[in-house]
Amino acid sequence: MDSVIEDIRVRKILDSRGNPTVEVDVITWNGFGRAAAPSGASTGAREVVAFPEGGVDKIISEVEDIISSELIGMDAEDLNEIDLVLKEIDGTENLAAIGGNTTVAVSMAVAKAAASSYNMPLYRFLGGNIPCEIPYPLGNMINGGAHAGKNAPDIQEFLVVPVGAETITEAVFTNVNVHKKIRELIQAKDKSFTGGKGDEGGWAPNLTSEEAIEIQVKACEMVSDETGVLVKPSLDMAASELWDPASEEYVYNREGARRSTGEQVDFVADIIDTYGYFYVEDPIREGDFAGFAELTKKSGKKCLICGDDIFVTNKDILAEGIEAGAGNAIIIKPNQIGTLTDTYKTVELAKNNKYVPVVSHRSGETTDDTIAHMAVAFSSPIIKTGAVGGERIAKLNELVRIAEEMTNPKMADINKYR
Ligand SMILES: C=C(OP(=O)(O)O)C(=O)O
Ligand SMILES: [Mg+2]
Repeated sequence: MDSVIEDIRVRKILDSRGNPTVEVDVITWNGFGRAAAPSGASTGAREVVAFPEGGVDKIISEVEDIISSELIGMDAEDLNEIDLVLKEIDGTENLAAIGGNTTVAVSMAVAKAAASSYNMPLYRFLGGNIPCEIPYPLGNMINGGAHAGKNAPDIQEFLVVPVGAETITEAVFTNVNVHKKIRELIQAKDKSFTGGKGDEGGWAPNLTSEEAIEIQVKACEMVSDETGVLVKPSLDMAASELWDPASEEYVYNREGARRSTGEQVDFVADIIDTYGYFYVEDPIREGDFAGFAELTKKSGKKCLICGDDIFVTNKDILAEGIEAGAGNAIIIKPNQIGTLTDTYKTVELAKNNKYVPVVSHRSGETTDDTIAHMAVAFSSPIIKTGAVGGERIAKLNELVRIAEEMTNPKMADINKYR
């Protein structure tokens, strides 16, 4: 009774790139939930469709009525049932009619409304009383590729993980120390650097990828020495964006390099060995399970090899990857698959097969903090959600609050991955 849905509101709001997205309010007899959908710039080809052609404006006038007429009167606690109804309303395989961003915002708002109906935080409602582990923040330091301007590095994201941090507060402040140090190091190398940033709050410098790697690694070492908290470098190569299907090569325009798949595998394996990388995401293009598996065989014992565009949070595609031995970690982005319950199914499959689930933001975000709760509820040992910027700190600060609320919070056991 407490969680019966009484009303639903859908509105158009801004995301962090200034693009429109949807926000949904769900009102139950005794609760309220609000959630908004993010959006990607370097999207995987097999993600569900974010919005039908025409974008948010195409659906905004009708979708509230359509969804309300089906969901009002249902119990918000029945997350599975609600998500099935949302998929039925859409009626397509890839959520192309009302958009996966619409379904995911409703799905998350319903879960939040159900939690609120029973005066519970979302992470407890979804995860029960057992989860007490806080994920490590994988923070963006330097942005390139599709997330930054023309002269920025070809590699999309230079990230760090404060593996030695003992609390979430220590972890998030260690990441911003590295972020500040990197600015100093960029400025020392390029006097004309204006402090410009990319979509996820990392610096967007006029540097090649190799120069950015050197600065990133140096900053990790300096901050580790200064603070005593060990920080490890990581990357998201977003390799599908580098892949040229015509020549079948990875093209690094900024540095004028081209690499075959074999050369790309060796290049990445070498970076991992030389600099002790903790995590590398999408080192190989989507669709190439064999290339991904080759790198995993070479480097998977010393580094997390994580699939984003290749798996798109889809359990059937992840199952193909598991079969092929492609990767040992998976990015979890709820709007790639369109509902909370389908997101959970992918997390379960990953965990059952020893793939590390990494709950993640998108490059276009809002101040919605749902993924912070999901990461805790799903016992995801790592959360990828930037380091600075209002839409990024919304999640990080929520993790600080969640840890404060727990009687016995512990950081996730990340050392088993290094
Ligand atoms: C967060 C990412 O970018 P986007 O949201 O643009 O896919 C990513 O590639 O991991
Ligand atoms: Mg990625």
